[in-house]
Amino acid sequence: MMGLSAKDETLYASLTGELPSLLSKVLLHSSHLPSLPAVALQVLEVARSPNASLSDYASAIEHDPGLTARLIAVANSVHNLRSAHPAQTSLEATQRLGLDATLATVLSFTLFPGPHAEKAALQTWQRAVIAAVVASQLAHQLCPTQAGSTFTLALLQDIGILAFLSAYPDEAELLYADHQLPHAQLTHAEHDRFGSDHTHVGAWLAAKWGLPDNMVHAIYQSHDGFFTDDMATLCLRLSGPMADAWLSPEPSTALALLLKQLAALDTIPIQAIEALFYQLSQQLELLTDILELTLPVRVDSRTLLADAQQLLYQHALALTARLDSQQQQLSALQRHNTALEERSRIDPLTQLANRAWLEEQLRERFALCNEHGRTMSVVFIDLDHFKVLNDQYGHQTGDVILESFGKTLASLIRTGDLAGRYGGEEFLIILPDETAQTAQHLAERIAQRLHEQPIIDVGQEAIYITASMGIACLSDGDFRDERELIDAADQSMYSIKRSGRRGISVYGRD
Ligand SMILES: Nc1nc2c(ncn2[C@@H]2O[C@H](COP(=O)(O)OP(=O)(O)OP(=O)(O)O)[C@@H](O)[C@H]2O)c(=O)[nH]1
Repeated sequence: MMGLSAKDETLYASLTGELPSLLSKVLLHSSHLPSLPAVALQVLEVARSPNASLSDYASAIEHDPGLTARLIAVANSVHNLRSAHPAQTSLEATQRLGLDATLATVLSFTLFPGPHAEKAALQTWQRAVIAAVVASQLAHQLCPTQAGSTFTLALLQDIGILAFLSAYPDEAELLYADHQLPHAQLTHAEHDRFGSDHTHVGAWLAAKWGLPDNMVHAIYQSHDGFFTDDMATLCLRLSGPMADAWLSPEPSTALALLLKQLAALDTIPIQAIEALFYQLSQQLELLTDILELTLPVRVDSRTLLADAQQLLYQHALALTARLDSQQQQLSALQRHNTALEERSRIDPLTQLANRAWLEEQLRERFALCNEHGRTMSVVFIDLDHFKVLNDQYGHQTGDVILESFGKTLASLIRTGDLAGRYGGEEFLIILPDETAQTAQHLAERIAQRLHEQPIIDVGQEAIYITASMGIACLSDGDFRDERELIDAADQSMYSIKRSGRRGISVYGRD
């Protein structure tokens, strides 16, 4: 919402300035704009005087005998149910009602349409009356001293609709008669059609009449969200949606939705809502009687609240079930992801680490060693004469040999070491924190195993293989990156190849 006050302008002028120029022209030239009769203006004048007393109100009202009679009826019927002595004069009525409610009742009789008004105006008034009762009932529990003023404000919060109805009778009647449109969305539709909404126009109208600034502000902000610490403001902002729920074709569903929003806020105790609902229908019947309105739906408030709570409960159950199944789906997805991730690190033939994973691990390990002054060694293994094996026994048997060699390596390394297939018939083992000597011991164990045990049997024939192995230890050279360390091990391995294969060479030593 826009800010209301402008330093050098009156509130009315600044609100007029904020209206789109076409709309303000139409509003200002509308001859049917809701206006207040002399007696209501007089009452307003009294309300604005800082020293106004109840008897000032009473004497202003007494100028209109019809109004006086209705005010007394309201005071006796609505706000003093338990009183043994009914009000008989306008002073007694104003005493019973309080200043704000008196003002509201006067305004309601003078401002809002009678029973023969157009449909949209009647609906607006009906909603306003329900909202006013909701607001004051809630306020009685949450902020009792402001019950009267919230009643008044809730009653006036939609006066902007009356202004639109008078400025654009046909278009507005059509818009407001659209039952599909929830009240909360009216403001958007109004912006689309008229360039402003009924909270702004309502505040403007209230300022035009000369209502106190705080009331003008409250009308302007009456449709803002429920996030407020001020209880009176919350009562007002809640009153409209409560009235909508009450008037909705499916009141319990609408109320359940509202209760859910309130539960999330945690500012209004649910007991306050319960108490409100137990009194609401009784209060409403009396007030609608006085104001010659008919309640559109006869709602049993106890059943309504119970239904709404049941719906909420069912909703919570359904939500829990949905959450459970989502959790299950999430776990399955996580398992699937982990499997995929693992698969992306593993060489499918040998079940050892693949080249990408070897290189990533080596990079990380290299950085770690540099940072913390630690060491590591790598063993580069190239199987000898693999082409001959392929040629002799076939490519498939070559695969089985590679697979078997993978198992051999996996069985010989220790936890924390990482063995992988670097390419074709080349393998690499990373040995964190190990010296070249320890790496050499491992290479020797591999060579010994290959010497002692056939790598596979083809029929009756036991096939043995040999390997050329090169070792490089980080501490034995001035390696700038992990690539140089692998190259060093590779070079050592090649020195073995050149000298006839089957053997171990350590970088920097041999
Ligand atoms: N069966 C099989 N063979 C492979 C695979 N990857 C690479 N090879 C074969 O491994 C052989 C490697 O040949 P070379 O690089 O000449 O090496 P070599 O025959 O082992 O000879 P030296 O390394 O010099 O001892 C080639 O014939 C490749 O086709 C594989 O996944 N499966």
